[in-house]
Amino acid sequence: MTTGLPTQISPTVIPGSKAGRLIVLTGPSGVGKGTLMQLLLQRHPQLYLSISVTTRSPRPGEIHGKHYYFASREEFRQMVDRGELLEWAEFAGNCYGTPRQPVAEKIGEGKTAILEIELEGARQIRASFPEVLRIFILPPSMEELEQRLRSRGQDSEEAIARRLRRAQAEINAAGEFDYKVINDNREAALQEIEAILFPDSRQD
Ligand SMILES: Nc1nc2c(ncn2[C@@H]2O[C@H](COP(=O)(O)OP(=O)(O)O)[C@@H](O)[C@H]2O)c(=O)[nH]1
Ligand SMILES: Nc1ncnc2c1ncn2[C@@H]1O[C@H](COP(=O)(O)OP(=O)(O)O)[C@@H](O)[C@H]1O
Repeated sequence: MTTGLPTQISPTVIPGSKAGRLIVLTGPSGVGKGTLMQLLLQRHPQLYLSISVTTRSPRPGEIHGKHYYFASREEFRQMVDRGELLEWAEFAGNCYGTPRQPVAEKIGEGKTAILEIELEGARQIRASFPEVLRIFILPPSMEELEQRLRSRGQDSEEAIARRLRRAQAEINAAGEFDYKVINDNREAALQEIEAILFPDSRQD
């Protein structure tokens, strides 16, 4: 399990229908990706948000199969070996990956699938699925990012420090993305994302 090399998505498109879209949302930990995605899904329940597999321990309130599929390192390695993950990466000492099957299914049904993943995974997806639309969420400032990580109250000091170290490297790569959205005012950021996803009031 030394590489997260991408493999093809190969959606089976239902005859007579058009393939759906794949959207990747990336940004430093604590910038508000999860918050924005939950609000987006409330407003557009037809969107499909991929549920990742992770070796990280559940946070209080996190539910297996809803927020993540929680797996051991060994289980994760087996999924990688069997080619079940569309992409995967290590982040702050844990592995995270996108199960291939549900994403391929939703795209095959003509739906829009969204992956909320970190930078290395976003790069892998770009290599294997060039049509992907990639959005990077930026914080208003590094101070505000740190403040949000702390106020979330979910991570240890060490985990926060690791996330902040990684944050700067991720922000430096924001130029690789198709769109950049600053999450200062939540509602304004959400509206920007909606304008990207539904430019001509397309709702699928
Ligand atoms: N490559 C990849 N990254 C993921 C996946 N799922 C989550 N991530 C990213 O892993 C990082 C850490 O996630 P998490 O531990 O939930 O922390 P949080 O984002 O700070 O709430 C975030 O940048 C997520 O976007 C995945 O399936 N693949
Ligand atoms: N626009 C915003 N303004 C202020 N706080 C925000 C905003 N968006 C999210 N937050 C808060 O920041 C913290 C981190 O958000 P979260 O969605 O968990 O980030 P991520 O999923 O990117 O790690 C949470 O406490 C959330 O309520």
